[in-house]
Amino acid sequence: MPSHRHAITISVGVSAAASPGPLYRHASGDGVCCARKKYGTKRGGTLTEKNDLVLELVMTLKQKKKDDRVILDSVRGIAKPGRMLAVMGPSGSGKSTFLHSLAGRVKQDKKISLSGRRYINGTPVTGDTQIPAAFIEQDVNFFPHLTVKETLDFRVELQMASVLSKLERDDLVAKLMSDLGLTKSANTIVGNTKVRGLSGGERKRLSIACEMIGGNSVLMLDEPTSGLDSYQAAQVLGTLRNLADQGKTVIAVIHQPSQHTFQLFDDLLLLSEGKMMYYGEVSNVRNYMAEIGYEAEAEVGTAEHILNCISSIVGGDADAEKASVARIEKIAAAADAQSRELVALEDGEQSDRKTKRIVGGTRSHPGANIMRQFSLLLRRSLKEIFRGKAAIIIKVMQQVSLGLIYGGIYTLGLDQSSIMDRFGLLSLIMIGGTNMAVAGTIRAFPKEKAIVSGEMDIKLYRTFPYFIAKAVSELPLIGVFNAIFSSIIYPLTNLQPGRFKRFLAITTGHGIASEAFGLLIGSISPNSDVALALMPPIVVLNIIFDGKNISEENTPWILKWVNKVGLIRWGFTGLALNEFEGLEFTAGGRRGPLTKTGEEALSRFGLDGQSIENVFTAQTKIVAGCWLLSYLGLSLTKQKFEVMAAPSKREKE
Ligand SMILES: Nc1ncnc2c1ncn2[C@@H]1O[C@H](COP(=O)(O)OP(=O)(O)OP(=O)(O)O)[C@@H](O)[C@H]1O
Repeated sequence: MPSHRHAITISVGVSAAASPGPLYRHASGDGVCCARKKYGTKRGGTLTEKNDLVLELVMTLKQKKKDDRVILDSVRGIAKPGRMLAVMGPSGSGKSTFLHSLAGRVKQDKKISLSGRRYINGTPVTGDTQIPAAFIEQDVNFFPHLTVKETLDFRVELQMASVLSKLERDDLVAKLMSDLGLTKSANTIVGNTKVRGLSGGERKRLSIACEMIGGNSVLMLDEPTSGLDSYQAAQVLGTLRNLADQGKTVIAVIHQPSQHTFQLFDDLLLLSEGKMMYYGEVSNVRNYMAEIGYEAEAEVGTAEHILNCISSIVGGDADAEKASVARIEKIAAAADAQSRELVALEDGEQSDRKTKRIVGGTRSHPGANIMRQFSLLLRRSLKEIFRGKAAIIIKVMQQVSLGLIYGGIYTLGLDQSSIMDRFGLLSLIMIGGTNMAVAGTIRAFPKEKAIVSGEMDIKLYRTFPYFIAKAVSELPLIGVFNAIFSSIIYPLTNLQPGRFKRFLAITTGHGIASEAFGLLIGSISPNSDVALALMPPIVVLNIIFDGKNISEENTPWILKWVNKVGLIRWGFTGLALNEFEGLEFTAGGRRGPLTKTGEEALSRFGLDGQSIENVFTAQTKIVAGCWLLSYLGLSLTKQKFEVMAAPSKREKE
């Protein structure tokens, strides 16, 4: 595994309030910051100035029409190789924002402005550049039907194919599984809330393994123990401890750790209401708090005590609330004084360093070529689809029951009343097929989109091969489901003999077009709620313009285009042509003008000028249009991150 050791010195957050200066180093010039010298180092690697990663960050949330609200204010610290830094604080104190700002992963938002400085090994990291770190979000989703090994193989193939041989890649996967304690679960599927698979802790460890493939020496984790029981939390943190002992730099946002897990950390950055409350060694925080007047009772654990000290009391007793505000201010002032022991680098030295900018921690392009990306993505998608047995069984049952319902109700003869029945049945087949295909895709795709967006963010692959692989992988099951439905409904309803193959081709084309349509809605929608909300009006429009509910002449001009791209309309036209051409009707069954042939019936619905070829062409165009727009939708809705501006003069004062 390629590895570059990065010591990280973090000096985070300077608000509009006073700040000691842009960069910090160790007063004696020995590469060890004052805080660390004062509190000593027990574990892990050494910090040299060369290896410093210094971060200085100012994040201001600008709320329009309101005063600026400072989310992070004068927060600094140092993260070092071989050590684990805990970022702790009450809920809403800014822990997650801190970690995302540090990593360069604050989501773009017009209402906020982000400014500050980050340095890696003394070199400034600018703009929206992400620090070369493995970043593990709180909730990581995986393709649930892939095993641990398959998940890692997929990532390693994509990321390392150009730099490692097959043997080396296999070794890397084996090492990752061993380092993260996943070897025993290598062939277990990952699972999710619905599909039984890995435990929560194992899933967290898998997400760490995935992010470590590139050999990043820095790990940033947003609440790696959230949702885990104490045993699993201890296992995850134990794994991180091992990684730190191997020389990694670990920074983790952590909530109320037990005494045991708290002691696994070396350093601590405490935050409250966006302000720094303590930065230093975990082993000294208890004494430190006592020194500034907040001694813990013997029976109270350190983590519990410090969180009590820095939590404000809101509501209820006004005196208690006031006292808690004063207490937090006092602790913040002491932390500020403590951090001032860090000495600002000379201006000249800074400008020298600015000449070497870090241009990006993540690769600017994927490791595998586009064909390899496509074949890996296709294989993954097919595995995921065909292993989802429960979903397949449900869909087969849906097709069978729908076929039986139609077959049980319609028995088509050749009298006059059968003309309306035929049109009705064919229209219903199209409406039902559209609804099922679109709804199925809409429900499933946003979840997948969340996974692939993350993968595309780290440039694992490009949108184009993903998209083509996704679309192609859906085709076999569309064909199978449609064949099941068609072979039930066709004989049961007495549709015209000898036309089954074309019926199958038209309904399959319609199924593919409907899936493509669902994919489009899913791609442009931020989540499945929006996608599901968009579906009814769009499907209703399709039904209105299905070719028999409103005539072309009476269609409002603004909606004439819907008529041309109407999914249901083209499917219905195709089925009607296929069914009616060549039929001859008898006189009985209904009063009114006699319709003798299928061609006459088609003409009554304005379908006489159409051909099956037109239908296939229109379906192909709809599919191509939807795929293209979905591709654009996916490309354009990619997550963008806030650019970190340099602190303003006011902020630097
Ligand atoms: N982009 C943003 N827009 C508006 N408010 C924001 C934004 N980012 C962060 N905040 C606010 O900043 C504060 C800190 O949020 P953050 O999620 O960092 O806290 P936290 O300490 O991680 O909380 P928790 O432990 O509950 O997850 C919150 O009040 C949050 O609403």
